[in-house]
Amino acid sequence: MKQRIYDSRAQQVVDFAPREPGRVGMYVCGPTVQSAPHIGHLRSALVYDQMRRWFQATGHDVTLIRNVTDIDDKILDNARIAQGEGSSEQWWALAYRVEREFTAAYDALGVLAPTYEPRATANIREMIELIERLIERGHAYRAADGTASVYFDTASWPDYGALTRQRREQMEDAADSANAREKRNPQDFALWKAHREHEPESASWPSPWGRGRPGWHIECSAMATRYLGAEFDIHGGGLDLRFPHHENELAQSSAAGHPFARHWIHNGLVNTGGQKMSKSLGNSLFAADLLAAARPIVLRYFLGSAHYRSVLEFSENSLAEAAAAFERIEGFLERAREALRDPSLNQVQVAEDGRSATSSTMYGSDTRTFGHAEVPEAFADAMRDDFAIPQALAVLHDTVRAGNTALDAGDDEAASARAAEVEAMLDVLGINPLDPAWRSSGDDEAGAARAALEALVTGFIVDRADARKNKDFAASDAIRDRLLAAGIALEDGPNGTRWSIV
Ligand SMILES: Nc1ncnc2c1ncn2[C@@H]1O[C@H](COP(=O)(O)OP(=O)(O)OP(=O)(O)O)[C@@H](O)[C@H]1O
Ligand SMILES: [Zn+2]
Repeated sequence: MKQRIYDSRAQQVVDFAPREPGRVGMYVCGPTVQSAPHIGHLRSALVYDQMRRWFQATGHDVTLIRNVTDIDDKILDNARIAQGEGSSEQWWALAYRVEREFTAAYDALGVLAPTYEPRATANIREMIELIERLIERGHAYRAADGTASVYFDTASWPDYGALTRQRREQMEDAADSANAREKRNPQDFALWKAHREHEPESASWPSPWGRGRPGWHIECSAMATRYLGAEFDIHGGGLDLRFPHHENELAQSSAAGHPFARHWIHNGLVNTGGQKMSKSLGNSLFAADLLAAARPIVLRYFLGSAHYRSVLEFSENSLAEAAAAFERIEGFLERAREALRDPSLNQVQVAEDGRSATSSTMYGSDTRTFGHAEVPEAFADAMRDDFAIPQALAVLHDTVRAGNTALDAGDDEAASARAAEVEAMLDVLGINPLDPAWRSSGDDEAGAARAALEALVTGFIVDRADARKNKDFAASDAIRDRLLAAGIALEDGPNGTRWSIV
């Protein structure tokens, strides 16, 4: 089966073949860093992380660009409002602080860092060049009143509306103009915004038209082209960005002569109480609060469990259901680990000098716990079918059930094969609880406790070997008894001392 994706522009599921075999170029609209991330923002980043991981798992070299919009009306407004209330924070400090909050939330959720994360303020030259090109080609004009503002001339581009299949005359007016008289048509949108008296100097850049700053839409066109070229495979973002943001990106990039994105994809929104979760609506569940209240890996499972195009309705109930489902998977892995425990594990070898010990444990290794397996074909088919994660998860849960049945029957071979498949699927989805990435995030408390136990027991075994070397058998027996009293048995063998919980 070929990879298929729903192309928002074609409004249907189409075959996906990258421009260059084996390489996928993706641009995803990142956040406007104006205030703390909510879980809608996390879902958006997460669905593209899932796609990226899948493309990588199927042998593609993925370049994922996700921008940071760090100059925008809302950032300037928020800084100004806070300053009015006594804050000394500058707009750029606010943007950077919020950017770090986004990064921390992405990291906590296991969203891999994009290949590159360009900031709008670091790409002003590319934006100016693109605007110059549009003026030269007759698709942009300077504001009628002689300010430095520049607008896209929607009437000059017959394809305006191609992405959302709208006729220009029926479209909403662009919301970004301070002065309607500057524009030829109400749909024309700002490419360059003239510096205004009340705005800080630091929020403006020189341009051929005078000091100012870029409009939001031109930022993404310029950054996508700079890092992915004039034509690339996939452009993504939340469904709320289809119009006007993506419509405008498409118009200005095509009018500049760039083929631009071959496919457009849009993630569904996170709603709460039937409404889009949004900063402006004040109904946001902040990422940091939820990450503190729920296990991050469970939150990732939850936010990534719906089809990426569907609405995800957030409620305490749906999160609790997701937690229960995820714990069934974890429960199986734990059970399998106990049943299929490798006898070479928990073995401590004390070196001749008595000062160093090597212990072979499950921790600190980056190989899979249950060995390598391919994901089941039905799972791969689901992922190839426009990333049908709910179907892929159904295969995962079926495999967990089959694994449990094998364990019940004492069929170690089948149980081990199922466990390896489960782990392979979890790795693709980025939710393998045995992956060291989750342990180091402090998410897996049980894992951290086990690692601590291993360190302590290894220390006792080294001390005991030392005592025996010095023929202090009373001391070595005391150590053994102390461990036994704590429920830990030692067994000496040719490869060292093996310990187990009795
Ligand atoms: N509720 C949501 N559910 C899913 N994705 C969302 C949601 N809100 C924003 N996004 C997506 O997150 C990414 C970054 O969003 P951006 O900072 O532009 O948010 P925004 O739409 O301004 O947010 P808000 O509406 O909260 O002000 C975009 O791709 C956007 O579509
Ligand atoms: Zn964008």
